[in-house]
Amino acid sequence: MIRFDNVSKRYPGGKDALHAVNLHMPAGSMAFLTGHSGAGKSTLLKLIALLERTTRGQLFLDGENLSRAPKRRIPMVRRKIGMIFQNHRLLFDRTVFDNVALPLVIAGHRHQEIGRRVRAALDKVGLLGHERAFPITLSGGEQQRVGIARAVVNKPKLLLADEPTGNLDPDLSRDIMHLFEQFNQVGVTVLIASHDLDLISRMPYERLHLEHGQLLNSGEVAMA
Ligand SMILES: Nc1ncnc2c1ncn2[C@@H]1O[C@H](COP(=O)(O)OP(=O)(O)OP(=O)(O)O)[C@@H](O)[C@H]1O
Repeated sequence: MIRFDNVSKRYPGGKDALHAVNLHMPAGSMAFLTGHSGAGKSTLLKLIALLERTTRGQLFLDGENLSRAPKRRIPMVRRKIGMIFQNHRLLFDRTVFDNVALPLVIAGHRHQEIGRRVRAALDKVGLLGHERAFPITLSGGEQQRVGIARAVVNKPKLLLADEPTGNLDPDLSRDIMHLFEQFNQVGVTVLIASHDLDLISRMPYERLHLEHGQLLNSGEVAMA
């Protein structure tokens, strides 16, 4: 699903944020991405989502060479990916329904289809019945679940999460990780950047560890 061949990323005026990274995640696998602040975790996820472009090396998603992908391919590539952020980036002046529906509206789905898919996504994250609520009225854990529902509403093959439990207490963090496991169990490939070593160490998934832009282990992820 994801392959990095000697990928480096240098931001303008900086040093390499990622240096010669080799990585392979087969379809349906799940892994954690760890490393100190500034190690390059977010950069690695952004390269996959084409939010940033590689400087050197080749990056493949689902067999497609993203390093060569023209700009017009970006929307199609992003449709394969659900992204989840620490601060969930919800629109606070829109209802839960509208937040989750956004990727479907952008993709031009029909009204009825949107309603059906939004309710299915909210059901998966345990928030059915909250469609009309505004995010501000929800707890931090519930807001993160809305972010996850929005990420999965398009049925992506790949979920990328950047510190998804950063603001949550241990119980809620465990629940969120369990949700990711459930998506993985139905075939979605999942890559989660996280600082929460305590939680990660209790889960049976491989850890890809970055230090100063370099991957310290082999980068070959096996199926759990
Ligand atoms: N847009 C940018 N322009 C210039 N430098 C950047 C940019 N984004 C990140 N960097 C630099 O690239 C390096 C890697 O940053 P990145 O955000 O990927 O690390 P991280 O491991 O996700 O850190 P954190 O855990 O703090 O989020 C850092 O040195 C950072 O300062």
